[in-house]
Amino acid sequence: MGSRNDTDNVGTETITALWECNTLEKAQSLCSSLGSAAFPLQNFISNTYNTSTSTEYLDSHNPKTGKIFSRVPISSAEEVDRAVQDATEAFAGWSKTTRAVRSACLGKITKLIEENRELFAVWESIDQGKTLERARIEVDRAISNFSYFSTYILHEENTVRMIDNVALTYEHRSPAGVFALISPWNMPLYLLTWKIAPCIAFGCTAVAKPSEVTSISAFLLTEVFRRASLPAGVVNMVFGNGATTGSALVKHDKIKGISFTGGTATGIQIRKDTAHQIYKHLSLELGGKNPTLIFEDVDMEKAIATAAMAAFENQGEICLCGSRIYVQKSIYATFVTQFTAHVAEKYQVGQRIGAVVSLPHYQKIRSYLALAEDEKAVFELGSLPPSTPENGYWIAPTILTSVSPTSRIMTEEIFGPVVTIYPFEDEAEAVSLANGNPNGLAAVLLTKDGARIRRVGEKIEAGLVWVNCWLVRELGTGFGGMKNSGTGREGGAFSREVFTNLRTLHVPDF
Ligand SMILES: NC(=O)C1=CN([C@@H]2O[C@H](COP(=O)(O)OP(=O)(O)OC[C@H]3O[C@@H](n4cnc5c(N)ncnc54)[C@H](O)[C@@H]3O)[C@@H](O)[C@H]2O)C=CC1
Ligand SMILES: O=C(O)/C=C/C=C(\O)C(=O)O
Repeated sequence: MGSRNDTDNVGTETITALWECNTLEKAQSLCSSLGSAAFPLQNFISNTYNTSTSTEYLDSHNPKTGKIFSRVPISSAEEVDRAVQDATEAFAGWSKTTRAVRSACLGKITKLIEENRELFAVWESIDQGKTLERARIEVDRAISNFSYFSTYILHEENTVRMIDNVALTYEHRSPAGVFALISPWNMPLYLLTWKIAPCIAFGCTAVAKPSEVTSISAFLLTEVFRRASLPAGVVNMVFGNGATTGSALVKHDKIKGISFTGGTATGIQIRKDTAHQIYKHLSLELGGKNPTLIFEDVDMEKAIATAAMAAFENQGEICLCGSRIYVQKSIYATFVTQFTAHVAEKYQVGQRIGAVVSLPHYQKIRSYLALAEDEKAVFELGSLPPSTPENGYWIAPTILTSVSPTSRIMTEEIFGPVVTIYPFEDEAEAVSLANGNPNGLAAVLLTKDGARIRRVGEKIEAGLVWVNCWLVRELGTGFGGMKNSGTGREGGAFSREVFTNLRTLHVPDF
């Protein structure tokens, strides 16, 4: 097992090589020159690249070619412990810094990502499979995550009350401690920074673990922290899988809170693993199987564009995607025809549709499409992709009808470019279909009827309801799910709840 002195220059060399490629052409040419070699990543602990020499590595592939792209260390419990210890030491200082100091630090990080926007977008697109255009949108959101919290902390307010002119009560908040920040592979930089930014803004320190499937943008982010002179140990990045690295991290007794985004099964495991550690703050944002409800009064063209975007953006690999479309019977047939034509024209593979993230994920999506064939669903668009993909993990947008509402296709999260369309009679049936799923993350409601917006919108069991739009975000609003889609909310003051401890002081007259 490596010691604290086993730093080598592998991490620095990899960063330098990646950092020089800030255009798609340069990055692709670097990838081609690698042959069967791959970029080795290293943990970033106390601002130093450092991974034990005995560590095993995972191969991570470029989804658009299927070729090996990076080697991701599976950090052991000892490596995780080292990161947590350093984050704990750093917490002593960072938690006492002023808001102005933390705000300035986040400001520097914002600026550095802004200056390297294309670099991040290019590598995110290569690592995750998403289109470059989509990657740029997500880098912009990473920038907003830091800029939003850099100013939020300067303006936050605490409640002060006077009781009968004799006692003053006031809220006093302190940073909660070292956090485990665990993110998934679908929007790697966007979701990891959605956790790191509030964590350090509110005075906590972090041990972050990106998905082992998409670790590159997290690795590049470490260079931003170094260049921004973020004090050592404030953000530590450990790489690895869930079973070894993630599990050791969430169970560590010095971890005071966990912000996790990922699959529901993993969320359940994390709750079990930490059930005895009552002190841990838990924020879990889990899976969705989100409904899009389309009423007969809609402007058809706009409704089609919104429903298509909600279904197929980022290849359907967003937990907020509307993968169950329900359409009022009177317009059902017209909708199916026009929606299919729209998607066929606007969501072409290799243009607006990228590759899905990995071979196992390709096989997962394919298994649902095989089930659709077995169950005699109608493929309005798309077909069963080959069992062994040859040049990358490409799946065309697929629109299914004649699927039973109880089929696994309509009840389980597929997380790919697959959508079902199903008719409903009236509002009551629409609400019942929408709510007939154990998840409750998001929903889209498409109607021009103002009264219906409230009548239906307020009955939908979802943490986020988008009316005549999708994925419109304001970072101060509560973000998270109901039912099996998670625990807690993040965003603005909700993130403050996650990352701080609250004590209420009662001070009588004296
Ligand atoms: N935001 C969302 O709602 C997401 C949902 N998913 C869903 O989950 C399915 C499985 O995808 P996965 O990549 O396997 O997601 P996952 O939930 O296994 O991975 C998410 C993160 O959790 C980590 N992790 C896994 N097991 C852990 C454990 N026991 N303790 C701590 N950390 C752990 C992973 O290394 C990764 O960083 C997908 O097919 C999709 O349906 C996947 C990604 C995001
Ligand atoms: O915060 C957002 O705007 C989007 C979040 C998306 C996810 O959490 C996800 O797809 O996993």
